[in-house]
Amino acid sequence: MLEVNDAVLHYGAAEALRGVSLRADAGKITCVLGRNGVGKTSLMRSIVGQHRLTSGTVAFEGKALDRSAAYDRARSGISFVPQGREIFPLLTVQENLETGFAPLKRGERAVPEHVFELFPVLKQMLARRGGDLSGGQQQQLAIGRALVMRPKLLVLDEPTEGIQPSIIKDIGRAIRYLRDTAGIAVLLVEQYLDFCRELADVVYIMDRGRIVHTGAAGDLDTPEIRKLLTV
Ligand SMILES: Nc1ncnc2c1ncn2[C@@H]1O[C@H](COP(=O)(O)OP(=O)(O)OP(=O)(O)O)[C@@H](O)[C@H]1O
Repeated sequence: MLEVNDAVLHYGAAEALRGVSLRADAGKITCVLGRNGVGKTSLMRSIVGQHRLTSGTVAFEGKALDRSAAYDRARSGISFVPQGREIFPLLTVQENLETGFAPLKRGERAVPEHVFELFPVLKQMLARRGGDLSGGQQQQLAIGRALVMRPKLLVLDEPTEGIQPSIIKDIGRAIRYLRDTAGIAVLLVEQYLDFCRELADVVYIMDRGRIVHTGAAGDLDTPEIRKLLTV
């Protein structure tokens, strides 16, 4: 479904991605792990169209995306839940969800019922301002908003960061549901190894702008891998 091939990205003279290749398939959870600053966010932002690669390709459902803007990528079915959530603090929960309507045709502009089934708290808080929600509730709102776009590929950048354990469980359950019932391709960036191990079908580990390990989630418990993930 998503194929990244030999992606190189520069910020001025600094090379953030040094030839990264990965794929994410429908009905699978693909996890990218790595320490701070190894290039995970740069990779995700390149996939969703917020950064332009220096070289290399991103293809989605067999079509090259390299020339398409973030808006067009959203229309083709790629939704992004950014690190730090980026919800609108002064808009209500309902209005935040409706910002997800932008890439949809008029007839499709409704919040899918599974958003409220996965995150019932959003239904209870529809009239509250986004900024009044707890961090965990804001994360659920950010995922809900991404689902409003009816994605085929959902890209999540560190959804567990700063979130309490009970909400991490709800988010994990939601991600599994999206894989198993909705058949979505989920691409997940994490630093939290256990969350990734419980969920992922395929794991990539990054270090200094490169993929240094690819494998199944069950293979992560080796000293070499622990070393790659500890500061
Ligand atoms: N806009 C930018 N301009 C210049 N350098 C940047 C920019 N964004 C990131 N970098 C640098 O690129 C490298 C990769 O950063 P990136 O945010 O992709 O890593 P990360 O693995 O997602 O880290 P984190 O877990 O902290 O988000 C880092 O050295 C970072 O300082």
